[in-house]
Amino acid sequence: MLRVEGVSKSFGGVQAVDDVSFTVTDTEIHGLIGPNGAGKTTMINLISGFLRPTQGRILLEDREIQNMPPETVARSGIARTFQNLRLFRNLTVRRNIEVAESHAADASDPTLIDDAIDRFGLGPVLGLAPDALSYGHMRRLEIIRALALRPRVLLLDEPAAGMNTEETEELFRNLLWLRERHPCAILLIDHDLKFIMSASETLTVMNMGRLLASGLPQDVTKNEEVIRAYLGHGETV
Ligand SMILES: Nc1ncnc2c1ncn2[C@@H]1O[C@H](COP(=O)(O)OP(=O)(O)OP(=O)(O)O)[C@@H](O)[C@H]1O
Repeated sequence: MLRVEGVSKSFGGVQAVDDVSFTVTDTEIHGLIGPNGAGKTTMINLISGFLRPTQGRILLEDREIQNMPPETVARSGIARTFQNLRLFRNLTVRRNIEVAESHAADASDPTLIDDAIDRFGLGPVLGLAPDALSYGHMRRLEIIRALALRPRVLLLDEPAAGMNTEETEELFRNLLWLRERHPCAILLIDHDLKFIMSASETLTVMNMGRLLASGLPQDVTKNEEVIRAYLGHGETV
């Protein structure tokens, strides 16, 4: 579905992403982890067209997308959320979703978003402004907005940030529901190793811009470089 091939990105002297390759297959939940500054958000920005790689190619079903602007990438079927939420603050929750839906390339499945609103518990807050929502609700709204585009690949940048354990577990169940209801690949960034290990079918680990490992979670977490990168940051895998 999505292939990242030898992708690099530098900002002046900073090599944020250094020759990274990995593949996201149809309808898998693919975790992307790494310590702070590893290059995870830069990778999402590269895939979604917000940044252009210095080198390498990004392919969506064999079509090169690395030079497309973000709107074209979104229309091609890649939707994303942002680590620091980007909601329309002067519009209601309902309008935020409707605006996204008006940009959907594929208008099939008209009940998808109503079903997602119910499932994610946003029904009671549809008439409110995003600023009136709890942080957890804002994060769920971002996911539904991205889903409204009917993506083939959904990029989620720390969707569980700021959530407690219970909310994180509910989010995980909701992502499984979402993937069942609207089959798509999900690329998920998170710092919560327990969450990402239980949520991901494939795991990619980055450190200081480089790919350390990509594969089945149980294999990746045995990788010595991965263990060193995480133990170095006081965490265990
Ligand atoms: N626009 C930018 N200009 C200059 N440097 C940048 C820019 N964006 C990212 N960087 C640098 O690139 C490196 C990777 O950053 P990035 O945000 O992708 O890491 P990350 O893995 O997402 O980290 P975090 O988990 O803290 O969000 C960092 O050294 C960061 O300072």
